[in-house]
Amino acid sequence: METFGSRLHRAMAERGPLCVGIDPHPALLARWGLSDDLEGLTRFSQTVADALGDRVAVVKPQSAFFERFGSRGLAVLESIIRQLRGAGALVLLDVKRGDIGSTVAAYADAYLDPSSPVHVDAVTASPFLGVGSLAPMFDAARSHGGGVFVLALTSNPEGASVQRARGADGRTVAQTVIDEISQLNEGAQPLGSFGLVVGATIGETGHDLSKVNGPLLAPGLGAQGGRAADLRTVFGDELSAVLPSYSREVLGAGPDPAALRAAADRVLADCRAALTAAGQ
Ligand SMILES: O=c1ccn([C@@H]2O[C@H](COP(=O)(O)O)[C@@H](O)[C@H]2O)c(=O)[nH]1
Repeated sequence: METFGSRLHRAMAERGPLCVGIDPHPALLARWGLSDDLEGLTRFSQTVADALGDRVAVVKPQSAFFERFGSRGLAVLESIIRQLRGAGALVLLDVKRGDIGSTVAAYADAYLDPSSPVHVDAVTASPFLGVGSLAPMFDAARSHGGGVFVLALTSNPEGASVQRARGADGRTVAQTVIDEISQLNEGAQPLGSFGLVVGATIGETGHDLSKVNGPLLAPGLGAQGGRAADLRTVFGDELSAVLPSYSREVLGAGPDPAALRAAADRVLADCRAALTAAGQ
């Protein structure tokens, strides 16, 4: 079975290094002339999936905006996931799950087992209970060709006080996460299936990302103030597996599908220029 890392590597080569989020904020629904209800959620998500599912490498639905509408919102999410995967996009569900291992096993069943209605290509996970507690997700990802992106250095300003705290061995919490994920990816070709989330807003990381050998998801671009050019500052020489991620910056161009596509093309060109200018 082809690994997630391999599938992602190919998708980024064929479609370009870009992830677009589906974040149906109430303010965006209003801006699109849609109601803040199930119908608005459905039309918004379908419009984005129709416009971008066949051209963007990775689409990242933000689960929270679907969960707002309860079980009917989750049904919309399931249908959008099917549509996006059918159009050839890899679906990264942003759910940031984490718990004790026995519960993480249930999350792994939910998101990474192909028999689940909410099965996706990859999920985001929180390491706050220890990277080791996520082992059932890593095992499921290996068994089913899925991926897991673990939070390391997040794009929000509040993250630093926890992520940059130092443990007894002098390493920061984030570096410990980075090192443990790097071990999981050791020897993987062409790219490991275990990724890290490193915000595009954080400036020089001061962390060693050189051994990760897995994808580096970079949210925080656009609406949170990060610019494509910042990717070079944040990631230094480790640009080859950076996956820039935009939500509101692209979504704000809708609801016209052509305008959504143009916005995605524009940010992809900006990111390519930033990544290429550094010799990639
Ligand atoms: O460090 C992180 C981790 C995840 N996110 C998520 O990405 C999008 C960002 O949306 P924008 O509209 O592009 O700001 C959103 O779903 C966040 O929950 C993040 O921003 N930072």
